[in-house]
Amino acid sequence: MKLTVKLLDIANRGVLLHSTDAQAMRIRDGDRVLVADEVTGKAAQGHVDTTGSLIEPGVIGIYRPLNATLAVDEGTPVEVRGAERPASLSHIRKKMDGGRFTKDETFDIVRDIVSETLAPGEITAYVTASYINGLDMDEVEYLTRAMVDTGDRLRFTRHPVVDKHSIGGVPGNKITLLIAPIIAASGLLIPKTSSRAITGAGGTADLMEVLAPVSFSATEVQQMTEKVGGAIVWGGATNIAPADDKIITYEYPFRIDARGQMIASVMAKKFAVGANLVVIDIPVGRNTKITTVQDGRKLAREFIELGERLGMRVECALSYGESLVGHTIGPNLEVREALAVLEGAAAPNSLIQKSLSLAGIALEMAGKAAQGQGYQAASEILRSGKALEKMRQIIEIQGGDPVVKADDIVAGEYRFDVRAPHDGYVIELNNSALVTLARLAGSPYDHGAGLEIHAKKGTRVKKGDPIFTIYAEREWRLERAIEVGRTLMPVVVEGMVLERIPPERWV
Ligand SMILES: O=P(O)(O)OC[C@H]1O[C@H](OP(=O)(O)O)[C@H](O)[C@@H]1O
Ligand SMILES: O=c1cc[nH]c(=O)[nH]1
Repeated sequence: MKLTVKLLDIANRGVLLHSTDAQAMRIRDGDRVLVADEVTGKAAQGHVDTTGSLIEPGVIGIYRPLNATLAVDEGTPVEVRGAERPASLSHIRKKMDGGRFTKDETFDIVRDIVSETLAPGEITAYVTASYINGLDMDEVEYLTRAMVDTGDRLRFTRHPVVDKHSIGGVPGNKITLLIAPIIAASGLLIPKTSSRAITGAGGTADLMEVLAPVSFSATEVQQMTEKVGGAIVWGGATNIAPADDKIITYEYPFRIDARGQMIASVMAKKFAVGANLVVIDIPVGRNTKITTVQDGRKLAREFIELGERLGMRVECALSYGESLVGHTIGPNLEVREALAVLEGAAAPNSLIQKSLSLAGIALEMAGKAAQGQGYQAASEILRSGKALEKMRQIIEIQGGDPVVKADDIVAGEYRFDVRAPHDGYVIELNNSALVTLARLAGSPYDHGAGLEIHAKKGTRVKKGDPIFTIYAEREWRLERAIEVGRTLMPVVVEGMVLERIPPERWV
């Protein structure tokens, strides 16, 4: 059917058809059409929305991303017809039925995710099928390579390039804000790309955004790293492994992180930045992604094997994931805590020890410290102020305020203290429930939202002592977090009955 173009500033890769035209072509909402400009020979596929009133019959609304390929002007006549369903859908169906992806099938899917040929529901189906039926090591390697090959890569002339990554799953895991500057201050290169929150309430990209912009091209990441030794950026903006962030977008609402996808996601980012040496943090504990040490060791072997296949040396650290890292959850609160440590604070111990241990492994791997001396070397870099100085350079080169201080960063203005219902010891702080509360309070989108934990597991409390504080930037969000928190019971003080229905009210 010949239709006339109307350009629409809508951000998905679709088109708008009048319902009478759609009916005439036997096309329904969500179907795909092929739009072709016969003069230029350019053609592009998009998903269909229909309307009875927003455009006239005979007109096709072309959304912005589709026109990036088509490059037509308003009023151009185009040929529109129903498009074939992409082969990727059959591959995804195969995984739903428990099959294995081949290398070519994986590339088809990843290419279609990057080009937005697959619709959101179809990507969700892909993620779900991979989550339920898993990927073996060959499939993970195909996925990693496909993610890298469909994006940009960094190529440094100086080596080694060092990188670290956490699989996440433990709240408050702000360690990259200490590790990256420590490694860069030692003279090594660390082009750190991070995701936003996946299952948590603040990913490293969300945190770094409090201090400086995090959206850069791959070339800019390389230039910044060459200049100051490191950068901490959002992988989703770089076109480095661009499929990764598109997939994570569909994991976020379910708070899932499909294992094979997670390994590929992490390793694709390392491979694409040209890392030679990689340290992986695997938090282990109840209510985290990896619940047993045995499974943590298995995952570590998988990371190491994939590293060998890709030519990267990988070491993993199984870390304590039963309890949050430090005392804070949510962008502003976490950044304030991390900056305070860079400025010289001697606590919190969990944050400092974990960061120094992982930075130490990287320093040993790179030969900057003798075996067994990495922790000490990292500690000296932190205590000397060199890590703070390096962090300021990283913040500045990314366009932030280099003289920002921990105290400049404030929590949301609405707050609620959750207090101990009686004397006793805190015997349970449920990671997953804490994340739920932080998300309800607005984290990570509202940077000031989150939690500050005053009494971690094992702390003795008296009746009425604050156990944690919920912060929010909007009153209604705080109210919602309080309401849900009353039923979630994220904290248990010894001596309480195991379960009370309806639950004990917060005081
Ligand atoms: O939201 P959950 O699933 O906890 O974890 C996701 C976080 O873990 C990784 O951290 P890093 O980049 O190694 O600092 C990711 O990049 C992301 O920031
Ligand atoms: O970067 C990351 C970290 C954890 N899980 C992922 O899928 N990607």
